[in-house]
Amino acid sequence: MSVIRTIGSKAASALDRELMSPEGGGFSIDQLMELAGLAVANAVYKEYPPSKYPKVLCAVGVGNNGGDALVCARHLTLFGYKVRVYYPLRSKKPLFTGLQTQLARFGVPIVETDVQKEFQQADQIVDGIFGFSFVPPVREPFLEVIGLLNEYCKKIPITSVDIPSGWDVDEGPVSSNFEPSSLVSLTAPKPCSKLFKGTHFVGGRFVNKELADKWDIDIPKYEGVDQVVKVQ
Ligand SMILES: NC(=O)C1=CN([C@@H]2O[C@H](COP(=O)(O)OP(=O)(O)OC[C@H]3O[C@@H](n4cnc5c(N)ncnc54)[C@H](OP(=O)(O)O)[C@@H]3O)[C@@H](O)[C@H]2O)[C@H](O)CC1
Ligand SMILES: [K+]
Repeated sequence: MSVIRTIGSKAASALDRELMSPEGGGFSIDQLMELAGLAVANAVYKEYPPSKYPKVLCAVGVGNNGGDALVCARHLTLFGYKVRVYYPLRSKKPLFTGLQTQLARFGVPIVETDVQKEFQQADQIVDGIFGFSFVPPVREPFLEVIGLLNEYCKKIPITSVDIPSGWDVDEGPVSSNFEPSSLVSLTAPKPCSKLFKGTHFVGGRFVNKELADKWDIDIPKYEGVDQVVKVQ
């Protein structure tokens, strides 16, 4: 178990809002998402390099956790992976349509169907289905992909963005047997990560010491240009 402090689901979204307020962190959501997605791509490259696991499926949900995975998909493509995106419920918000256009320009296929076939063909998966706003139980159209994550975590590496999808943010895997091989907690680990046994990274270099002290979280020791720190 990692020794780094955790932040609960309500506090995590309040901190997120503070990071984006003009008198708080001063960031825009686009910036935070770009850094978050880059951090996840960094972790994937460190753990599951393209020489060994070239074909990546990014599973993308409807919220910002999915947005992080869309950004990650673009960076992984630039890092030399062959990336495909499963995105069953596409957001029409400009931030998200922009991310989809960027992927199209880099030749990354985005599909909405045949998720079973997509899983079969992948060497590894990035799980960006649900983040810290997930409230159980899982609803359509995500039941199939959550079932597949559950099945494939025993077969191939899966890196979860912020939260293993389907886990209760504070309680953990209450109604799920999904155990990804890697987790990239953004800003700070959420309480469910205490029950996570795999490789644990923290990423998202957006908090200064003042904010970290205010929210009772740790800033891990990032090395040089690294976007993630392995804490377990
Ligand atoms: N500072 C940071 O750490 C940053 C984190 N980022 C990422 O943002 C997510 C949180 O994003 P948010 O949009 O708040 O929420 P989610 O991505 O978790 O998903 C919300 C959508 O999921 C739907 N939902 C919720 N529960 C269910 C369910 N049981 N079944 C189906 N669908 C569900 C929900 O739908 P509603 O109808 O309930 O509204 C939402 O549509 C965080 O985890 C990080 O990954 C930022 O990108 C950057 C800063
Ligand atoms: K996730």
